[in-house]
Amino acid sequence: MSLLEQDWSAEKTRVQEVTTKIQTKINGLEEQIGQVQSDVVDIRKHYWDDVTMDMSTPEDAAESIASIKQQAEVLSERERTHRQASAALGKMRRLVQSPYFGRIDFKEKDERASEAIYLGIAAFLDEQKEEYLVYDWRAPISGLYYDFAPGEVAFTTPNGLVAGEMLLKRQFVIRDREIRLMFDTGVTIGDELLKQVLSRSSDAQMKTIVATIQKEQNRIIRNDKAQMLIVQGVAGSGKTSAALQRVAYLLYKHRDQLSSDQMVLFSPNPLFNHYVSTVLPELGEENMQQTTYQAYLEHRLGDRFEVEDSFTQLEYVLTRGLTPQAGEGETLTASAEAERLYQARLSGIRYKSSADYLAVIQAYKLRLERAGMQFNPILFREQEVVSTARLIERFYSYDTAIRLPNRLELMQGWLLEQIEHFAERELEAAWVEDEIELLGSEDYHDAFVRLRKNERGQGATFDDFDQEKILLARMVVKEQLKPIRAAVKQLKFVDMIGLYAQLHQDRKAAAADEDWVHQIAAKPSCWSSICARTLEELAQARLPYEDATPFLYLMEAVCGFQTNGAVRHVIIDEAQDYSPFQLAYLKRLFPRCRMTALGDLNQAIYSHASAYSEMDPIAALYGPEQTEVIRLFRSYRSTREIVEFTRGIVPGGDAIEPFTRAGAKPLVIQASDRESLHSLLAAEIARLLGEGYASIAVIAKTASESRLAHEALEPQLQAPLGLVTKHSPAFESGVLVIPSYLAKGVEFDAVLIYDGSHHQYGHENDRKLFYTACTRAMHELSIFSLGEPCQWITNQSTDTYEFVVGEESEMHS
Ligand SMILES: Nc1ncnc2c1ncn2[C@@H]1O[C@H](COP(=O)(O)OP(=O)(O)OP(=O)(O)O)[C@@H](O)[C@H]1O
Repeated sequence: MSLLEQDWSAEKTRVQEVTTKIQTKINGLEEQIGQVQSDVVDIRKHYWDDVTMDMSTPEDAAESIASIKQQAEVLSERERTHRQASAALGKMRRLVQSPYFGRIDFKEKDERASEAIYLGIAAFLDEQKEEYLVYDWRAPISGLYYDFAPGEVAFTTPNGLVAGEMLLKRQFVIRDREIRLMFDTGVTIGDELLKQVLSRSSDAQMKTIVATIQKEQNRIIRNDKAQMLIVQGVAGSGKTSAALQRVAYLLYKHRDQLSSDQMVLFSPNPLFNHYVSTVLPELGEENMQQTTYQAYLEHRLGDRFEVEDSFTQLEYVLTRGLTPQAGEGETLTASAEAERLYQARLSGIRYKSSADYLAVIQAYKLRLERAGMQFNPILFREQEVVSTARLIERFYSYDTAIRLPNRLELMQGWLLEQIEHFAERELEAAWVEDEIELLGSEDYHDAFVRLRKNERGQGATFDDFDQEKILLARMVVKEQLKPIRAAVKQLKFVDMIGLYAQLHQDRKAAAADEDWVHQIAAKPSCWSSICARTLEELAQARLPYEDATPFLYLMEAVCGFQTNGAVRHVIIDEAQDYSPFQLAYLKRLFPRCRMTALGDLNQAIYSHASAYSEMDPIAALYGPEQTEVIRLFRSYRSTREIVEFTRGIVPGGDAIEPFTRAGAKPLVIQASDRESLHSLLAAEIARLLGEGYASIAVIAKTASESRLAHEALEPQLQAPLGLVTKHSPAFESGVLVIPSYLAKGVEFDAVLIYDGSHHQYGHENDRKLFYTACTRAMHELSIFSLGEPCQWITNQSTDTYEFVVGEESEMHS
């Protein structure tokens, strides 16, 4: 037998041995769980049988309580055992099919023998021999597998550095308890295996990458030092994947102090939340909390406003506010005016997301400490309980050194007193008598009982007619004033909308104030248009997306910052889409957390300032001492041909390295009219389905273009055609139409760009959106163009794509 054959045979035998032992463990756990389950049922059923209840003397009562407590403890111990055994069983069931994916032979310095370390998604201990048959991929020693080639190596344990030599590094693909592939590898984790993994069809849900984590990704996963870890990685470089394995790693490493509900992932949209939701459970961990920034805004502001979402804003920007081109029935002046308003909104979006605007709000807050607060009067039945003027007077009567939120707290106490006085005055009011008469007999009886209880010991009797009337009046008034008291407790007397509006109103008044003048300097030239629009929206109880974070920040600066100290780790995916303002807000919201921000400036699709811009405001958030930046240049998602094409779309794209997986060059297909565009698309979809691709996406620029594409294509296809909107809860496999901005972060086997023409993507602003859309393709990319293709295609070397004029292609098909 050759060495290779010997190795194969030894490894095959080992897999059989290990899986048999795992199976034995599974059987044992199943038995244990069955037993515990019946114990639990039994204890619940006979809970009271074993408890002796005797309350006759204090001693007996104490004994009875102790006996109940003891029963409860037995029950909770059994339930805990059940939970633990079930979790272990889940892990073993996953492990038994594919117990490990890697092996390293490590000889510690000064030791004579080497040890074979097998790595899997969970550890498996041979309890009899006290030997690990499988190590968890997150164990300290497992780091060697990802970081080193055979040779001199070292790894860190809680007890210090362990040095030695790696004699072998081997990879396996084991499915259904059988070795399907096995090979020894060098520096990187076998390109061959990675090629295989990446050649697979995409899925509606993301997969774990533990078997093929690359060295640079491992730096992200195991980074435990930085308060702020910034990952700047090109499209498809594994940012999201690395972040999810990082969560699993941190949960493992800090399992005594950290739980999954102390980690939060901010996703670009709810669809993405669903897309990544299976990775951690696949690794045997519970999912962390997942949310979107929009959901948070809704949660905080949804009761005051209709808060515009980022996609509606983006749709406005991309469709130029649905402004019709100047044409029949429309004068040029009207069109110019529409364009002016559009440009004004764009500059408002940019300005309101900038650090300059954050500074304006901070200065505004300082100014409010001295003047300018706005209050809602406290009203009851159209009477003023406390007028705005009194509120203002009271607020500014406090020492100016007292912070705004503290002054409001003092105001709260004072207002509750004022409401008490008011209540006393109202006891005799006519409406109170009317209300008393309206009380039903049940209310009356309830009142009687409550009053008896409340007034007990105070000498009052309900028989006394006057007393009775006063007591009932007091009860009625108290009940009616409840909502007002609640509103005071929630600081609703602060006129937040008025305060935010004022920021857009009193430019002159503000200019008289010196701190302010300094800040106003940065305001855009069309500020008055921006103000007019903002005021109009506020008057309709609508909050544009660009105003949502500033509004929230102002609200908190005035009323007190809400913080969440329980969250220890925040992961922000697609961080380039956050403005510096939003990130500053998140930092404040989670004061005790470490942050991992993952982004790619080339995919910054919003018009607002990006936290990943040149000046890297994100790096300034925690300061250089606490910040670490890791850059990823290798793109794993797409074939080499697709990456060679897509990297030409963005400036500096040369730095993007394709992974060596071959495929067809992207196709650029030009159509002369919409009808032929649709039949060309339908033919291409049919071809791709014929190739056996499971997920095919027609990516349109906007939601309105998606609807148009869906309507036109659906009747022409044999297969069902899905339409993804911002309300879709999840991705389905198959063929679908999706707006570019909702395709962020996800991938498809084949991507068809609905219309990559100059008309659609010709602006510099469209470049990143176009890049983002094209980089969603794993295996095939076809760009259709109604008329002349955009310059992001034509500026490139013609070697990078195949150009076909539509009619020709139709002939071929
Ligand atoms: N080490 C790896 N092993 C196997 N697959 C990998 C690895 N790294 C990345 N991939 C695959 O590459 C694809 C892209 O990964 P991912 O979505 O994490 O990248 P990203 O940087 O977040 O992309 P984008 O910014 O374009 O959304 C996924 O299919 C992922 O499974």
